[in-house]
Amino acid sequence: MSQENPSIPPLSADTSPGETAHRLFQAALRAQLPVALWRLPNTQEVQVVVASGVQHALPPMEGPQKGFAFCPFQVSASAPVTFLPADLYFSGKAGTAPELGDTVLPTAFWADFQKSGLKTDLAGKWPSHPAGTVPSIARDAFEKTVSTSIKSMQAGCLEKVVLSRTKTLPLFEGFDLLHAFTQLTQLYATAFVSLVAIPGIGTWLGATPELLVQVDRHRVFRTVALAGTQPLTDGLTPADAIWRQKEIEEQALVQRYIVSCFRHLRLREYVEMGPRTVRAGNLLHLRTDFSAAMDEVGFLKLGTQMLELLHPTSAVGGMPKAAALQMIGQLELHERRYYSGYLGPVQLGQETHLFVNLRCVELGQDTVTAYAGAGMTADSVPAKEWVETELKMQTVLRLFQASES
Ligand SMILES: C=C(O[C@H]1C=CC=C(C(=O)O)[C@@H]1O)C(=O)O
Repeated sequence: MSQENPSIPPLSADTSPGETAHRLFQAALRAQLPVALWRLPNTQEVQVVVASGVQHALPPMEGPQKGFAFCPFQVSASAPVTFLPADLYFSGKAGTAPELGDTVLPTAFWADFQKSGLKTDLAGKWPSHPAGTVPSIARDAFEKTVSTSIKSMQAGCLEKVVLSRTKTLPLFEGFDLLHAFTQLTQLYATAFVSLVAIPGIGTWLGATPELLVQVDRHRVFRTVALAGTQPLTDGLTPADAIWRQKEIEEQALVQRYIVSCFRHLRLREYVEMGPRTVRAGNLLHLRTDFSAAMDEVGFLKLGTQMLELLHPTSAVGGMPKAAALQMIGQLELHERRYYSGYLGPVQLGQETHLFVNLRCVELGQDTVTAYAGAGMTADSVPAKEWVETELKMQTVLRLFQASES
Protein backbone atom coordinates (compact mmCIF):
# COMPACT_ATOMS: atom_id res chain seq x y z
CA MET A 1 0.00 0.00 0.00
CA SER A 2 1.50 3.35 -0.92
CA GLN A 3 1.76 5.85 1.88
CA GLU A 4 1.17 9.54 1.32
CA ASN A 5 3.29 12.34 2.60
CA PRO A 6 1.40 14.39 5.13
CA SER A 7 0.79 17.93 4.02
CA ILE A 8 3.33 20.25 5.59
CA PRO A 9 2.09 21.46 8.95
CA PRO A 10 1.23 25.16 8.77
CA LEU A 11 3.94 27.44 10.11
CA SER A 12 2.98 30.59 11.92
CA ALA A 13 3.30 33.70 9.77
CA ASP A 14 6.11 35.04 11.94
CA THR A 15 8.30 31.94 11.42
CA SER A 16 11.34 33.13 9.45
CA PRO A 17 12.87 30.89 6.74
CA GLY A 18 15.97 30.57 8.94
CA GLU A 19 13.84 29.24 11.82
CA THR A 20 12.08 26.80 9.52
CA ALA A 21 15.47 25.51 8.31
CA HIS A 22 16.70 25.04 11.88
CA ARG A 23 13.48 23.29 12.94
CA LEU A 24 13.71 20.91 9.99
CA PHE A 25 17.32 20.12 10.93
CA GLN A 26 16.42 19.47 14.57
CA ALA A 27 13.45 17.25 13.70
CA ALA A 28 15.60 15.23 11.28
CA LEU A 29 18.32 14.78 13.90
CA ARG A 30 15.85 13.57 16.50
CA ALA A 31 14.19 11.20 14.02
CA GLN A 32 17.71 9.93 13.09
CA LEU A 33 17.31 10.90 9.45
CA PRO A 34 20.16 12.01 7.16
CA VAL A 35 20.09 15.81 6.86
CA ALA A 36 22.14 18.58 5.22
CA LEU A 37 21.90 22.30 5.97
CA TRP A 38 23.88 24.77 3.85
CA ARG A 39 24.28 28.34 2.67
CA LEU A 40 25.77 29.01 -0.77
CA PRO A 41 28.52 31.67 -1.14
CA ASN A 42 27.25 35.26 -1.35
CA THR A 43 23.64 34.30 -0.57
CA GLN A 44 21.47 34.58 2.54
CA GLU A 45 19.19 31.55 2.26
CA VAL A 46 19.79 28.57 4.53
CA GLN A 47 18.73 25.50 2.56
CA VAL A 48 17.92 21.99 3.83
CA VAL A 49 17.60 18.47 2.51
CA VAL A 50 16.12 15.69 4.65
CA ALA A 51 16.29 12.12 3.32
CA SER A 52 14.53 8.96 4.45
CA GLY A 53 17.76 7.02 3.72
CA VAL A 54 20.98 7.35 1.72
CA GLN A 55 22.21 6.00 -1.61
CA HIS A 56 25.82 4.94 -2.07
CA ALA A 57 26.17 6.17 -5.67
CA LEU A 58 25.85 9.65 -7.14
CA PRO A 59 23.29 10.49 -9.83
CA PRO A 60 24.36 12.62 -12.85
CA MET A 61 25.14 16.24 -11.95
CA GLU A 62 22.83 17.54 -14.70
CA GLY A 63 19.62 15.94 -13.39
CA PRO A 64 16.94 14.77 -13.09
CA GLN A 65 17.62 13.36 -9.58
CA LYS A 66 17.81 15.95 -6.81
CA GLY A 67 19.57 15.75 -3.48
CA PHE A 68 22.78 16.40 -1.57
CA ALA A 69 26.13 14.69 -2.27
CA PHE A 70 28.56 13.89 0.54
CA CYS A 71 31.66 12.09 -0.74
CA PRO A 72 34.95 11.10 0.89
CA PHE A 73 38.52 11.84 -0.17
CA GLN A 74 38.95 8.13 -0.88
CA VAL A 75 36.15 5.60 -0.63
CA SER A 76 36.46 3.08 2.23
CA ALA A 77 34.08 0.87 4.21
CA SER A 78 33.67 3.56 6.86
CA ALA A 79 33.59 6.46 4.37
CA PRO A 80 31.34 5.54 1.44
CA VAL A 81 30.03 7.81 -1.31
CA THR A 82 26.77 9.14 0.09
CA PHE A 83 23.82 10.81 -1.60
CA LEU A 84 20.83 12.17 0.30
CA PRO A 85 17.82 12.14 -2.08
CA ALA A 86 15.68 15.24 -1.57
CA ASP A 87 12.71 13.60 0.15
CA LEU A 88 12.28 17.07 1.61
CA TYR A 89 13.92 20.21 0.24
CA PHE A 90 13.60 23.69 1.66
CA SER A 91 15.09 26.52 -0.43
CA GLY A 92 15.20 28.96 2.48
CA LYS A 93 13.39 31.61 0.44
CA ALA A 94 10.84 33.75 2.25
CA GLY A 95 7.25 32.81 1.41
CA THR A 96 8.11 29.30 0.21
CA ALA A 97 7.26 25.98 1.83
CA PRO A 98 9.42 22.84 1.92
CA GLU A 99 9.00 20.68 -1.21
CA LEU A 100 8.37 16.96 -0.78
CA GLY A 101 9.79 14.14 -2.89
CA ASP A 102 8.27 10.74 -3.66
CA THR A 103 9.41 8.91 -0.53
CA VAL A 104 7.45 9.56 2.62
CA LEU A 105 9.37 10.74 5.69
CA PRO A 106 8.51 8.94 8.95
CA THR A 107 5.68 10.33 11.07
CA ALA A 108 8.12 10.76 13.99
CA PHE A 109 9.85 13.46 11.91
CA TRP A 110 6.62 15.34 11.20
CA ALA A 111 5.43 15.07 14.80
CA ASP A 112 8.74 16.47 16.02
CA PHE A 113 8.78 19.23 13.41
CA GLN A 114 5.34 20.36 14.50
CA LYS A 115 6.11 20.45 18.18
CA SER A 116 9.77 21.54 18.13
CA GLY A 117 10.43 25.04 19.37
CA LEU A 118 13.37 26.93 17.94
CA LYS A 119 15.75 26.60 20.86
CA THR A 120 16.19 22.96 21.78
CA ASP A 121 19.18 21.17 23.20
CA LEU A 122 20.74 18.96 20.53
CA ALA A 123 23.65 17.75 22.74
CA GLY A 124 24.18 14.04 22.20
CA LYS A 125 21.64 13.94 19.37
CA TRP A 126 23.99 14.22 16.39
CA PRO A 127 25.47 11.09 14.80
CA SER A 128 29.19 10.60 15.38
CA HIS A 129 31.84 8.56 13.61
CA PRO A 130 31.48 4.95 14.86
CA ALA A 131 35.27 4.33 14.93
CA GLY A 132 35.81 6.94 17.68
CA THR A 133 39.01 8.96 18.09
CA VAL A 134 41.05 10.28 15.15
CA PRO A 135 44.88 10.06 15.49
CA SER A 136 46.74 13.39 15.48
CA ILE A 137 50.43 14.07 14.88
CA ALA A 138 52.78 16.14 17.09
CA ARG A 139 54.50 19.19 15.56
CA ASP A 140 57.98 17.55 15.41
CA ALA A 141 56.66 14.45 13.72
CA PHE A 142 54.63 16.50 11.22
CA GLU A 143 57.65 18.59 10.30
CA LYS A 144 59.73 15.40 9.84
CA THR A 145 57.04 14.03 7.55
CA VAL A 146 57.09 17.26 5.55
CA SER A 147 60.90 16.99 5.28
CA THR A 148 60.56 13.43 3.98
CA SER A 149 58.16 14.62 1.28
CA ILE A 150 60.44 17.55 0.37
CA LYS A 151 63.36 15.14 -0.15
CA SER A 152 61.24 13.03 -2.50
CA MET A 153 60.29 16.13 -4.47
CA GLN A 154 63.89 17.36 -4.61
CA ALA A 155 64.81 13.90 -5.92
CA GLY A 156 62.21 14.39 -8.67
CA CYS A 157 59.82 11.59 -7.53
CA LEU A 158 56.84 13.97 -7.62
CA GLU A 159 56.10 17.69 -8.00
CA LYS A 160 53.60 18.37 -5.22
CA VAL A 161 51.87 16.57 -2.35
CA VAL A 162 49.22 17.91 0.03
CA LEU A 163 49.83 16.60 3.54
CA SER A 164 47.17 17.05 6.19
CA ARG A 165 46.84 16.67 9.95
CA THR A 166 44.10 16.75 12.56
CA LYS A 167 43.53 18.40 15.91
CA THR A 168 40.93 17.25 18.46
CA LEU A 169 39.51 19.42 21.25
CA PRO A 170 36.92 18.62 23.92
CA LEU A 171 33.54 20.23 23.27
CA PHE A 172 32.74 22.94 25.77
CA GLU A 173 29.70 22.79 28.06
CA GLY A 174 26.64 24.20 26.33
CA PHE A 175 28.05 23.92 22.78
CA ASP A 176 25.23 24.74 20.35
CA LEU A 177 25.56 23.10 16.92
CA LEU A 178 23.06 25.30 15.07
CA HIS A 179 24.49 28.42 16.64
CA ALA A 180 27.95 27.36 15.36
CA PHE A 181 26.51 26.95 11.84
CA THR A 182 24.95 30.43 12.04
CA GLN A 183 28.23 31.93 13.27
CA LEU A 184 30.04 30.47 10.25
CA THR A 185 27.46 31.95 7.87
CA GLN A 186 28.03 35.34 9.50
CA LEU A 187 31.83 35.11 9.53
CA TYR A 188 32.34 33.82 5.98
CA ALA A 189 29.98 35.42 3.45
CA THR A 190 31.91 34.08 0.45
CA ALA A 191 32.28 30.47 1.71
CA PHE A 192 30.03 27.45 1.23
CA VAL A 193 28.88 26.85 4.81
CA SER A 194 27.48 23.41 5.59
CA LEU A 195 26.32 21.15 8.40
CA VAL A 196 25.76 17.52 7.43
CA ALA A 197 24.55 14.82 9.83
CA ILE A 198 24.23 11.24 8.58
CA PRO A 199 23.54 8.29 10.92
CA GLY A 200 26.38 5.73 10.75
CA ILE A 201 28.66 8.28 9.05
CA GLY A 202 28.95 11.32 11.29
CA THR A 203 28.39 15.06 11.60
CA TRP A 204 30.53 17.58 9.71
CA LEU A 205 30.55 21.37 9.89
CA GLY A 206 32.57 23.61 7.57
CA ALA A 207 33.09 26.81 5.61
CA THR A 208 34.97 25.96 2.43
CA PRO A 209 36.30 28.43 -0.15
CA GLU A 210 36.86 25.85 -2.93
CA LEU A 211 34.32 25.17 -5.68
CA LEU A 212 34.79 21.79 -7.39
CA VAL A 213 31.92 21.58 -9.90
CA GLN A 214 29.04 23.93 -10.60
CA VAL A 215 26.31 23.52 -13.21
CA ASP A 216 24.02 26.53 -13.08
CA ARG A 217 20.44 26.91 -14.35
CA HIS A 218 21.75 28.26 -17.68
CA ARG A 219 23.82 25.07 -17.99
CA VAL A 220 27.13 26.83 -17.53
CA PHE A 221 29.84 24.59 -16.01
CA ARG A 222 32.33 26.16 -13.59
CA THR A 223 35.33 25.05 -11.58
CA VAL A 224 38.32 26.77 -9.95
CA ALA A 225 42.02 26.14 -9.34
CA LEU A 226 42.56 27.29 -5.74
CA ALA A 227 45.96 26.97 -4.03
CA GLY A 228 48.75 28.99 -2.44
CA THR A 229 48.14 30.43 1.00
CA GLN A 230 49.26 33.45 3.00
CA PRO A 231 47.75 35.02 6.13
CA LEU A 232 45.74 38.19 5.66
CA THR A 233 47.83 40.36 7.96
CA ASP A 234 46.77 43.80 9.22
CA GLY A 235 46.65 46.39 6.51
CA LEU A 236 47.06 43.88 3.65
CA THR A 237 44.34 43.73 0.99
CA PRO A 238 44.02 40.98 -1.64
CA ALA A 239 45.03 43.57 -4.24
CA ASP A 240 48.48 44.21 -2.67
CA ALA A 241 49.35 40.57 -1.94
CA ILE A 242 52.77 39.49 -3.19
CA TRP A 243 53.27 35.80 -3.87
CA ARG A 244 56.45 33.76 -3.71
CA GLN A 245 57.50 31.50 -6.57
CA LYS A 246 56.58 28.47 -4.41
CA GLU A 247 52.89 29.47 -4.18
CA ILE A 248 52.70 30.59 -7.80
CA GLU A 249 53.96 27.17 -8.92
CA GLU A 250 51.75 25.31 -6.45
CA GLN A 251 48.64 27.00 -7.84
CA ALA A 252 49.82 26.68 -11.46
CA LEU A 253 49.98 22.90 -10.98
CA VAL A 254 46.29 22.83 -10.02
CA GLN A 255 45.46 25.08 -12.97
CA ARG A 256 47.38 22.83 -15.38
CA TYR A 257 45.65 19.79 -13.95
CA ILE A 258 42.22 21.29 -14.74
CA VAL A 259 43.36 22.17 -18.27
CA SER A 260 44.58 18.56 -18.69
CA CYS A 261 41.08 17.34 -17.73
CA PHE A 262 39.49 19.56 -20.43
CA ARG A 263 42.08 18.27 -22.91
CA HIS A 264 41.32 14.68 -21.95
CA LEU A 265 37.70 15.33 -22.93
CA ARG A 266 38.88 17.19 -26.07
CA LEU A 267 37.10 20.35 -24.94
CA ARG A 268 38.88 23.46 -26.19
CA GLU A 269 36.23 26.18 -25.86
CA TYR A 270 36.43 27.04 -22.18
CA VAL A 271 37.05 30.39 -20.52
CA GLU A 272 39.98 30.76 -18.10
CA MET A 273 40.31 33.84 -15.85
CA GLY A 274 43.13 34.50 -13.42
CA PRO A 275 44.94 33.69 -11.29
CA ARG A 276 43.88 36.42 -8.88
CA THR A 277 44.13 36.76 -5.13
CA VAL A 278 40.99 35.90 -3.16
CA ARG A 279 40.22 36.10 0.52
CA ALA A 280 39.01 33.10 2.55
CA GLY A 281 38.48 34.26 6.15
CA ASN A 282 41.87 35.31 7.47
CA LEU A 283 43.75 33.73 4.59
CA LEU A 284 44.52 34.68 1.02
CA HIS A 285 44.70 32.20 -1.86
CA LEU A 286 45.39 32.30 -5.59
CA ARG A 287 42.41 31.35 -7.75
CA THR A 288 41.82 30.76 -11.46
CA ASP A 289 38.19 30.50 -12.62
CA PHE A 290 37.16 28.20 -15.48
CA SER A 291 33.78 28.09 -17.23
CA ALA A 292 32.14 26.54 -20.30
CA ALA A 293 28.59 26.90 -21.67
CA MET A 294 27.70 23.19 -21.87
CA ASP A 295 25.09 23.38 -24.64
CA GLU A 296 27.19 25.67 -26.84
CA VAL A 297 30.28 23.47 -26.62
CA GLY A 298 28.21 20.30 -27.05
CA PHE A 299 29.19 18.69 -23.73
CA LEU A 300 25.79 18.04 -22.19
CA LYS A 301 27.19 16.02 -19.25
CA LEU A 302 30.28 18.13 -18.61
CA GLY A 303 29.59 18.43 -14.85
CA THR A 304 29.50 14.65 -14.40
CA GLN A 305 32.49 14.07 -16.69
CA MET A 306 34.66 16.71 -15.06
CA LEU A 307 33.73 15.55 -11.55
CA GLU A 308 35.06 12.09 -12.39
CA LEU A 309 38.32 13.52 -13.69
CA LEU A 310 38.87 16.32 -11.19
CA HIS A 311 38.53 14.64 -7.81
CA PRO A 312 40.92 14.64 -6.03
CA THR A 313 42.50 17.73 -7.61
CA SER A 314 46.10 18.59 -6.89
CA ALA A 315 44.78 21.20 -4.42
CA VAL A 316 44.12 18.28 -2.03
CA GLY A 317 46.16 15.40 -3.50
CA GLY A 318 49.19 16.40 -5.55
CA MET A 319 51.00 15.88 -8.86
CA PRO A 320 51.33 13.36 -10.37
CA LYS A 321 48.12 12.18 -8.77
CA ALA A 322 48.96 8.48 -8.25
CA ALA A 323 52.38 9.16 -6.65
CA ALA A 324 50.89 11.87 -4.41
CA LEU A 325 48.04 9.62 -3.22
CA GLN A 326 50.54 6.88 -2.45
CA MET A 327 52.67 9.29 -0.40
CA ILE A 328 49.62 10.56 1.49
CA GLY A 329 48.71 6.95 2.34
CA GLN A 330 52.25 6.32 3.61
CA LEU A 331 52.82 9.53 5.58
CA GLU A 332 49.46 10.52 7.09
CA LEU A 333 48.50 8.78 10.35
CA HIS A 334 44.77 9.45 10.04
CA GLU A 335 42.13 8.49 7.53
CA ARG A 336 40.91 11.72 5.89
CA ARG A 337 37.34 10.41 5.65
CA TYR A 338 35.22 13.28 4.30
CA TYR A 339 37.90 15.99 4.71
CA SER A 340 39.09 16.95 1.19
CA GLY A 341 36.22 14.96 -0.29
CA TYR A 342 33.36 17.00 -1.76
CA LEU A 343 29.83 17.93 -0.89
CA GLY A 344 26.88 20.01 -2.00
CA PRO A 345 23.42 20.23 -3.55
CA VAL A 346 22.69 18.39 -6.80
CA GLN A 347 20.02 19.83 -9.13
CA LEU A 348 18.25 21.75 -6.38
CA GLY A 349 16.72 24.94 -7.77
CA GLN A 350 17.94 23.46 -11.11
CA GLU A 351 21.58 23.94 -10.05
CA THR A 352 24.44 21.76 -8.84
CA HIS A 353 27.10 23.22 -6.55
CA LEU A 354 29.80 20.84 -5.32
CA PHE A 355 32.60 22.12 -3.08
CA VAL A 356 35.79 20.55 -1.77
CA ASN A 357 35.27 19.77 1.94
CA LEU A 358 37.98 22.02 3.43
CA ARG A 359 38.07 24.19 6.56
CA CYS A 360 35.87 21.63 8.24
CA VAL A 361 35.46 19.78 11.53
CA GLU A 362 33.94 16.43 12.43
CA LEU A 363 31.90 16.28 15.62
CA GLY A 364 32.13 13.49 18.17
CA GLN A 365 29.70 13.30 21.09
CA ASP A 366 32.05 15.35 23.28
CA THR A 367 34.95 16.22 20.99
CA VAL A 368 35.56 18.12 17.79
CA THR A 369 38.24 17.20 15.24
CA ALA A 370 39.57 19.71 12.72
CA TYR A 371 41.36 18.66 9.53
CA ALA A 372 43.67 20.80 7.38
CA GLY A 373 46.42 20.28 4.84
CA ALA A 374 49.00 22.24 2.91
CA GLY A 375 50.60 21.81 -0.49
CA MET A 376 54.25 20.73 -0.24
CA THR A 377 56.71 21.35 -3.06
CA ALA A 378 60.51 21.03 -3.24
CA ASP A 379 60.72 24.60 -1.81
CA SER A 380 58.50 24.06 1.27
CA VAL A 381 59.69 25.01 4.76
CA PRO A 382 58.37 22.48 7.32
CA ALA A 383 57.76 25.01 10.16
CA LYS A 384 55.75 27.27 7.81
CA GLU A 385 53.59 24.37 6.69
CA TRP A 386 52.71 23.59 10.32
CA VAL A 387 51.67 27.23 10.88
CA GLU A 388 49.65 27.22 7.64
CA THR A 389 47.65 24.14 8.69
CA GLU A 390 47.10 25.75 12.10
CA LEU A 391 45.69 28.89 10.45
CA LYS A 392 43.43 26.84 8.18
CA MET A 393 42.07 24.89 11.16
CA GLN A 394 41.32 28.15 12.96
CA THR A 395 38.73 29.02 10.29
CA VAL A 396 36.27 26.75 12.12
CA LEU A 397 38.10 25.85 15.35
CA ARG A 398 37.94 29.49 16.53
CA LEU A 399 34.29 28.76 17.40
CA PHE A 400 35.40 25.97 19.72
CA GLN A 401 38.15 27.91 21.50
CA ALA A 402 36.26 28.04 24.79
CA SER A 403 37.06 24.33 24.98
CA GLU A 404 40.84 24.62 24.40
CA SER A 405 42.72 23.99 27.64
C1 LIG B 1 44.17 21.51 1.60
C2 LIG B 1 43.66 22.66 2.03
O1 LIG B 1 43.65 23.80 1.26
C3 LIG B 1 43.91 23.75 -0.15
C4 LIG B 1 43.19 24.89 -0.76
C5 LIG B 1 43.78 26.14 -0.83
C6 LIG B 1 45.13 26.30 -0.54
C7 LIG B 1 45.93 25.23 -0.29
C8 LIG B 1 47.38 25.39 -0.01
O2 LIG B 1 47.88 26.53 -0.03
O3 LIG B 1 48.05 24.41 0.32
C9 LIG B 1 45.42 23.83 -0.39
O4 LIG B 1 45.73 23.35 -1.65
C10 LIG B 1 43.03 22.78 3.36
O5 LIG B 1 42.44 23.83 3.65
O6 LIG B 1 43.07 21.79 4.13
